Amino acid sequence: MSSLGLACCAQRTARLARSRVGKIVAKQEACRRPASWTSGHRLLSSSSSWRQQDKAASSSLATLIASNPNGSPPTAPATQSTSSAPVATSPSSSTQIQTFPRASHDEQARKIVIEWNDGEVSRFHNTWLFDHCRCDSCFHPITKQRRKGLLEVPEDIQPTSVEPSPAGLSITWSTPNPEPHISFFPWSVLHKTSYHPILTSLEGFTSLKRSNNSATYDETDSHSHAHTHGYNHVHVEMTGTIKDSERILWNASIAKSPPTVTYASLMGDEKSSTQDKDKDKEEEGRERGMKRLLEKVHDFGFCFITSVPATPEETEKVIRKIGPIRETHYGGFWDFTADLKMGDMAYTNEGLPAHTDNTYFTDPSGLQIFHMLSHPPPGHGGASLLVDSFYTASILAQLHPSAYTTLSSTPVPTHASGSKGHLLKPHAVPVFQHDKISGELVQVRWNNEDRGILGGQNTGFQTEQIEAWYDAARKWEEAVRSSDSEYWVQLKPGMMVVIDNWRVMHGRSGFSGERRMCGAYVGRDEWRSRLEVLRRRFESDKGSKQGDVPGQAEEVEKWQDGW
Ligand SMILES: C[N+](C)(C)CCCC[C@H](N)C(=O)O
Ligand SMILES: O=C(O)CCC(=O)C(=O)O
Repeated sequence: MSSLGLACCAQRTARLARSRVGKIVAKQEACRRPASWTSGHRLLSSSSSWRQQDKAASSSLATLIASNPNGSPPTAPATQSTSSAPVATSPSSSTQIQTFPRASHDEQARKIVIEWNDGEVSRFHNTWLFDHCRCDSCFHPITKQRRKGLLEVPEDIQPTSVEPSPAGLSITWSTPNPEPHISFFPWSVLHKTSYHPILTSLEGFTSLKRSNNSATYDETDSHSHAHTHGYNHVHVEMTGTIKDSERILWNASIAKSPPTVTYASLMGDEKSSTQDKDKDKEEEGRERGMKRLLEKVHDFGFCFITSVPATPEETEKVIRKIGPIRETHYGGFWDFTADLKMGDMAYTNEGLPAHTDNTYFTDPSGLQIFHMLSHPPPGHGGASLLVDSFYTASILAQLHPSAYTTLSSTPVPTHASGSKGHLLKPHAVPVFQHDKISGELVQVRWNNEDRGILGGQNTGFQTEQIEAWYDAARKWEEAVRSSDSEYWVQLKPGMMVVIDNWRVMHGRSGFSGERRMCGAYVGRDEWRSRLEVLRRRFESDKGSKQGDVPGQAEEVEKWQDGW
């Protein structure tokens, strides 16, 4: 990631705190239409079944148009092949109205060409389409895994027919096998995956696409245009916030009304109902409660759970409802106090500055979950600290963009060497991690206690790099330790806290006396999967699914996963 390109990350992250609505409109040079493109023609349909399809088609297309920023009323005439070799297309007659995109095969270019309702033209390589086929022999219907290797995608693969229909495009391939090999692509999938040009507006905040081409950031005009040179020729006009749904950045004022759910909303009273139908209703209620918890963790980076029975057993039950517990050298479910049972300062009564856990793992845990079980008088102290590192990073990016860039590009060695039998030392990576495609900030890895040695053979940094890093890190620490960023809260027995360890830093003040904490880690991918499944379960209740065309909903369903 070039440093200049990273400067854009800084600028974009800076706007993270200011931006309102996210919409990225990526435009590429208009695609050349195939020279032999024949003018389409409208077909009228009289058959009743076609009318039904037509209605369904227009509803699925309505979705497509809605997702197409320039959506205009469907004008798609029937397909016409542009190749010299006759390629069968949908039966055209002068009595049919076609209300879906037209498609044809450009044999010379070995591409399938699609004209959308707004006149945009997409060009897909035959090989890309064949590689992405989701017929049962190419894509396992249960495991949702690709079943053919790349060498089974002939570079000269050609279609024998290109058949648009209301819900999508069927392509029959010319293969040596006797039985036909047919691929089906819903229009919504082709629209979303179109790469020549990119069509679907990329909702939300993003930086420039990262490549080794430098990206110049043009601050001159108010639209914060940024131009990449080379990679993808993408002209990105950023007006927005993080796509990853509506993240809510916060500072110390979150203390007024921190995100909170109740234990009962997650666990209900499993013994209450006796009738099966009531049991189902209860289960659904608990799952809706779990969705609320994880939506808050997603949006705020943490959430309290109140009225939890103050036992390790109940705490563990709640955690296992969220997802599988991550086993580490600290164990799985931990119940700890200041006894140095493990070689880490968490097992002392010292104060711990704001940090994220597991910076000594290549893949830091996704959730850090705590429940204070007891801290009886005369013991005191041990208050908990939370800091929204995405908020703090957005401030740093605004005030000190070069510091943001340094922390986004300088790899920092980390380690965990205090526990007998464990010497953890991952490949060094920078403090700020960005999504490799959207450029958005997705992870902060900050733990000053577990930082390794900068310099010499360990990193090969020269003086300038060392000085730049310390200067940037100091600015970061000042921002983190500001009264604006720090949210101090005294946990009590019965009050769990679920923390997104990729975003929210935690710490504590020093303490005296017997202080007992329990909790566990859950993996990043596991908790986000749990949330996505809940979203799909409870949001798919609304309205019909995309592509509800008689007999093709199953085909469209195949494309729901595996992105
Ligand atoms: C397991 N338990 C949470 C009790 C302690 C883990 C120690 C965390 C370590 N200091 C880090 O920053 O990753
Ligand atoms: O004891 C606490 O409140 C927090 C300990 C901690 O920071 C950790 O275990 O990572």
